[in-house]
Amino acid sequence: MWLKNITLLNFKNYADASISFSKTVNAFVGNNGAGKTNLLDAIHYLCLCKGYFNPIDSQQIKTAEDLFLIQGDFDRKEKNEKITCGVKRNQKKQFKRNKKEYDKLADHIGLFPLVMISPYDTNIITDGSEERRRFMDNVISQTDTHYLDELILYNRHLLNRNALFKQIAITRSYDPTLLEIYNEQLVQSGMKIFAKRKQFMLDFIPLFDKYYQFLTEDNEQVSLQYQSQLIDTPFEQLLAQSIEKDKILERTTTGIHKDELLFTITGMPLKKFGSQGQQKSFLIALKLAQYTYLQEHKGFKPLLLLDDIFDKLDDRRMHKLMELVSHQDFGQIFITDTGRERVLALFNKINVPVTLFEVINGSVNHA
Ligand SMILES: Nc1ncnc2c1ncn2[C@@H]1O[C@H](COP(=O)(O)OP(=O)(O)OP(=O)(O)O)[C@@H](O)[C@H]1O
Repeated sequence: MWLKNITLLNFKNYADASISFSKTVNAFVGNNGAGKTNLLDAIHYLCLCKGYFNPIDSQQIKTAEDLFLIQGDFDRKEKNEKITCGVKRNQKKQFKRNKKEYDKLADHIGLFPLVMISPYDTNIITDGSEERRRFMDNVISQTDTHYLDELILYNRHLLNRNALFKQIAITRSYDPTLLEIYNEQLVQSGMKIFAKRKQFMLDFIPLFDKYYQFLTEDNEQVSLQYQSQLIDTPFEQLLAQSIEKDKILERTTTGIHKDELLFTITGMPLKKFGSQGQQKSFLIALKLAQYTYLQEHKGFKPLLLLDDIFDKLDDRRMHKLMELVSHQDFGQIFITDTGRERVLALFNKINVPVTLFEVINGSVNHA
């Protein structure tokens, strides 16, 4: 799959822009704040119905304007697909595929798979477990249309069960049948999510290992591990065991909402013991594994967006990465960088043609 062109109207710092892309490597170069990342974000929006960096739609509209429009033509399985997205302040966003509006946005997710690698991804390592679950959930949702629905259902059951514990704290009594129903609902959907996450991690971890070893030439021992309370104990049993604790804390303290991805380097937590470059390499390996996982499940190549990728990677890793994504199984690529000469020199060295776009204060020129 590849994106042939994009048109923006009042999107972030772009008043009006139309760009035609190359099927292989596209690089946006320009000064800080020029609007390079905004272009990647517009592509992300078209593919996944939201910005990568900021979930609030109205903040993507150009200051002092009332609406933004993004339109793009994709080549997907050798068919042209026109995707249009419009957001007006205080109104529901509109998303159309070949002029037909979607009934629900979730139907669009996964049709145009995409992987973004950005400096902001460090929160996957540094923030709480929620970020790591979000990463895992995002990948699975792009390949499994029922997964997102199941997650929504689980969270609804969790809210109900938590509300019951808050009620118990006030009234000091409860209806055991109601708790039994809530437990059953939670177990049913929790087990489905657990099975999908477990299978996903089985497929995903070898891909991750392969990319990390490639990038670092086997020099560093890292590991990625899926942790869930459900691995050792059936969910019903966990709920029964934690009932007194749940009553005291007035919420459900066990379940798949406590799942974690454990990142280590030479047996120690990556967050505390990994250098910035090692953390970045870890994140890149995670994202490249995501790319391959999506490709294997979709049967075609996702888009790969690399935002400010060269920062913090040493020359050797940078060359290895660019050689990998340009020569092997990766399709259309979008890169941002402040250094025009650096991009040209790098791709020249690995003998890969690159289509360069110069970005200056919200306007783009084919360089
Ligand atoms: N809703 C908006 N309306 C107008 N301008 C916006 C809006 N949102 C962001 N911007 C502007 O977009 C610019 C940032 O663009 P972007 O993040 O794409 O820069 P960049 O070229 O990637 O820079 P860097 O090299 O620093 O990463 C800022 O000047 C910011 O003020």
